[in-house]
Amino acid sequence: QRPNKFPFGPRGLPVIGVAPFLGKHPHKTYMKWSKEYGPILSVRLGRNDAVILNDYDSVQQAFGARNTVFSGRPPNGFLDKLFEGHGIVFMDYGENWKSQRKFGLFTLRGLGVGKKTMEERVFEEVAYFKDEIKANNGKPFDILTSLKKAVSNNICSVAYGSRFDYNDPIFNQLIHNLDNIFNTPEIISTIAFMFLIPILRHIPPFSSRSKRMLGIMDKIVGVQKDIIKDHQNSLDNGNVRDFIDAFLVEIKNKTHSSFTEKQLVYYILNLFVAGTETVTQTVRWGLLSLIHYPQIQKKLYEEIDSVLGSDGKVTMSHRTTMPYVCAFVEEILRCRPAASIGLPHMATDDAEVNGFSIPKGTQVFANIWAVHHDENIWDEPEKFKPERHLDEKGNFVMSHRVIPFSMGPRHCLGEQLARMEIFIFLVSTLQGFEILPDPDKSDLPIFHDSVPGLNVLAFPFRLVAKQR
Ligand code: HEM
Repeated sequence: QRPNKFPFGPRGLPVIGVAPFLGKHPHKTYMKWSKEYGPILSVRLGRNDAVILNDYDSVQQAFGARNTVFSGRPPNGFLDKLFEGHGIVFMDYGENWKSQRKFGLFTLRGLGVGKKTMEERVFEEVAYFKDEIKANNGKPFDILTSLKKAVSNNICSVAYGSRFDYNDPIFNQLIHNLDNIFNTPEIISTIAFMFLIPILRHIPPFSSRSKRMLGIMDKIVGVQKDIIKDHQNSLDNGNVRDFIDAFLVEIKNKTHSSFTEKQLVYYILNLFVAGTETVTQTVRWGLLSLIHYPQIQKKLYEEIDSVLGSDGKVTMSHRTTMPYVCAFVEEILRCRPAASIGLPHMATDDAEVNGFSIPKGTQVFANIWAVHHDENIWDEPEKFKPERHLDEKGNFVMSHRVIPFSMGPRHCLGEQLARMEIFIFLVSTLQGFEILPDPDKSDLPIFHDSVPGLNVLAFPFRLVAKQR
């Protein structure tokens, strides 16, 4: 039963709701519908109603600081099968989630995230990454795999206590499996639909793809289990080496019933997947933008060279002296937010947003894409313009309306790490290389469209990294 003041929106067809009308990019379709029905839009996803928040004010009201009524996660048959009801990302709001989240933040910080220790690790990883780039000798190549390995190693060093060699067979298997999900267009586009309408996983062609995905996930989970077993065999309570050790100590000390071995498996799986794909895709969009906008690349070099020279070591403190780089990063995050509609939230009680009633149990999404492309806020939102984040004196102005990590109690757990990685990776790479288009192609790679689905992924492309 919908209350009187329930938001308006299209209902679609019986059983499947609006599924056939979502198009290649559901976030763009929601944005289009919101112009007709209003920024707080309701749609029928399968047999359930969902509310989509399409402007900053409604997202801020619903998810903003201290408001926990929308911090739930809805039950989702597809995701429950994938993560067996464990991990932090899809855990419902409550005491278990609170203790897992607190542990996660505390442990990441203890392991150096947000501090110099982590900066050092990221910096070291970039050095390996740059060697990989150099090995292409200025020839056109696809940077995706090397970049993914490098980014992934940052989370590996925190979660597993060490980085992998780029030729390590286990590591290559992990990366290959991730690619089989995130870089296989037919899988990534069907995930979007199963994520929104879980019942579809029983219907062809979704059923076979869901099965394939579960098989890949099993392999990734198997690797996590092996790594955990090694840690159990060498655990020393007095010398916590990494995230896994810290978690094993919590299990041993029985601090909270939510600390179990199965929870550990899926927690580190969540960190590994969430921490690898999003940052990789963001940096990749950044490099792709440079191919399209050489004048932006030139400005970036000028600033980086004037602050660091050709071999100075970048740290996060350089952000204050590199306003143009900061504006560039902010514009990548605005223009190509890796998670276009974030993750599903759920009302844990009857609630209101801007006068609309949202009953307990309703799924609620923040359409981050729509917030970042709102014409009422952004001048020519489709255009890539780092300058929009600078004031008239050239100072960087961070906008609270750029929300790639979502907002409120459930916002991204890895935001600090992600920001550090993106900044250090881009600055260090540009210090060493000029990014150019593939000379064998007559057209530039696509920048103004993305692979169908909810993750904003660039289509495959090759680039030339010319040593500076
Ligand atoms: C550019 C990089 C990233 C982007 C754009 C991003 C974006 C997001 C978004 C939109 C959410 C959903 C928040 C919500 O439910 O409202 C999220 C959640 C999450 N992210 Fe990230 N993320 C990034 C990097 C990372 C990294 C590096 C990690 C790993 C340390 C990470 C771990 C997580 C976790 C564990 C959650 C679930 C939090 C919870 O449910 O309490 N993310 N992220």
